[in-house]
Amino acid sequence: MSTRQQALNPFVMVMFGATGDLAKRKLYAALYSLYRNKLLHEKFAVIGVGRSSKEPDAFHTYIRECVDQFGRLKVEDEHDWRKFIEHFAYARVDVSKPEDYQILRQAVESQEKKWGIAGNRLFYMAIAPELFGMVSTNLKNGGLTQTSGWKRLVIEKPFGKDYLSAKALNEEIEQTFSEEEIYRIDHYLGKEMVQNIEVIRFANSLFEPLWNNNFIKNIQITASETVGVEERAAYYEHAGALRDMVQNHMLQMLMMVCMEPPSALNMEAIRDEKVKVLRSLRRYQVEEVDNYFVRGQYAEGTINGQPVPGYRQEHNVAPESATETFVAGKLFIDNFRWAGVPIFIRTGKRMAKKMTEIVIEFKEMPKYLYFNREGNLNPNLLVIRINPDEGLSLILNAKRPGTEDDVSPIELEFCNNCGKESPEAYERLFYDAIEGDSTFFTRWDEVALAWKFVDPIRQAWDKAAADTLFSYQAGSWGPLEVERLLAPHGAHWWQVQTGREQLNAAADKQVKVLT
Ligand SMILES: NC(=O)C1=CN([C@@H]2O[C@H](COP(=O)(O)OP(=O)(O)OC[C@H]3O[C@@H](n4cnc5c(N)ncnc54)[C@H](OP(=O)(O)O)[C@@H]3O)[C@@H](O)[C@H]2O)C=CC1
Ligand SMILES: O=C1O[C@H](COP(=O)(O)O)[C@@H](O)[C@H](O)[C@H]1O
Repeated sequence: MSTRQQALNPFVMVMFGATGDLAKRKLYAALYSLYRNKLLHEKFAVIGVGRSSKEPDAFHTYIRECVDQFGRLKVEDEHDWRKFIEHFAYARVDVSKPEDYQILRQAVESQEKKWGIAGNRLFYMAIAPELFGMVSTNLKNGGLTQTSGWKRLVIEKPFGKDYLSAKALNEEIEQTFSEEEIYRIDHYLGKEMVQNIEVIRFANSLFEPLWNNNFIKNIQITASETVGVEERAAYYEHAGALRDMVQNHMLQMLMMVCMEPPSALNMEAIRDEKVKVLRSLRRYQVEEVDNYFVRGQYAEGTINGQPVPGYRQEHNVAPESATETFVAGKLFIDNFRWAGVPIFIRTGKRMAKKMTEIVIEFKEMPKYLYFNREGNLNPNLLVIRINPDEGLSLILNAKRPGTEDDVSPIELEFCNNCGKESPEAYERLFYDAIEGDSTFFTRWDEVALAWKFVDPIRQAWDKAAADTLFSYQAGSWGPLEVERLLAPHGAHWWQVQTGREQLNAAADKQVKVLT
């Protein structure tokens, strides 16, 4: 990890899935932001791949529309835009046809010649996961991986659908790319505040001595969304929230919060520490899953004042679908640091609020000398806000002005994205892949252990009775059943309203801690 400056590496990127949804919403916008911030080498080319036919001008117009609609940075200078877009070419290739790879090879060689790029090739798979293995093999057979520079494979999620399929996929792509050349994307690792977790932990002497089971009562990780399944039912019906969010993003956040300090800030040292967390993560037997996990599915309700349908009424969803759109779990890391500390996670679609955040709840004082108006004392909380608000809140207790012992919570708040937008996750991840830094990509052993944790949960639910799938109203915080995970630990979910939110709402200017 270092300060970002113009990339040292010229490259040709082959973007499989150039006409797809991910490219449209994220990838072109991220490349344009990198270009605008002068973070790309001036010698670069992107070859979009799809089956549809696209003339160069039409492809360029399409990219412009994507950037206009989804870009963090909009086009301000037409001359500059033209300089950017001339780096983009399109190749009509059916990835299932080995002969088409010769078209692609010619396109790559022609761009290398045009821009004077000596062979660095980045293959980005923004295509359906079923195609990952085949494309990797065809790249090798088609001679595209024989290059005088480096070759790298950036691979989207999901990486397999369980441990065995992930292992088979990994073995297949390792025929062509070594582990060091494989960049498995988890876009949460590209988020500014996820990357900040390490800094907050390891650059502040305040936290590290407290970061263990002597002082922390529980940890809560929430990734809630207000959107529903949208147009992705074909994928989501098979994935569900467990595979879609828990196996990857939720466990990645857990690793970042719970890892030991790395011996150095390099990619292997950091990933070594992350993977140790998964090794210590308690795995549940199929029969005990219900004691630790709750799943739910959204029913119709209201989001932002608008009525929305239930999951089973969504386009392409089976009317009796048992796919979970919500998961909550109680996890334990059985090592010296974390023994006995429950880690509560929850994620779901069509929930009350779009919010990704981590709350660290500290243990109570050994004896209360001060009390709040309710006769209690609020615990200290550290809230790491990841999305859409980025920042940090530390909730302490202090006396109200003018009183002697009337104690109430106060908030020390830091906002990371007030007044300036943070780079999108894909900007950072592109840049890192181009520069050969895989710190914030997932290593195979992480992926394997994450599946080994998730597989028994999936198996339990695949054979469970329908009444273990709890319905929740769209616009709520998920099924009430979840409380049984927390209650035995004297815990409940914290939703800490920031002082800033309260000011925006022109509400009481005292900070409130809401449950
Ligand atoms: N969309 C999202 O928000 C997210 C997506 N992802 C992952 O990104 C990947 C892509 O997803 P998404 O963009 O939504 O998928 P889409 O279905 O929208 O796009 C698929 C793309 O693959 C191309 N394609 C399909 N078959 C072939 C073929 N035989 N030969 C050449 N190209 C082909 C399509 O091109 P054409 O139709 O022109 O053939 C299209 O460009 C998936 O792995 C997904 O899980 C991950 C996180 C979020
Ligand atoms: O990977 C995925 O993440 C998104 C949520 O990402 P965020 O950056 O908006 O928090 C989720 O909607 C999608 O289902 C999942 O595949």
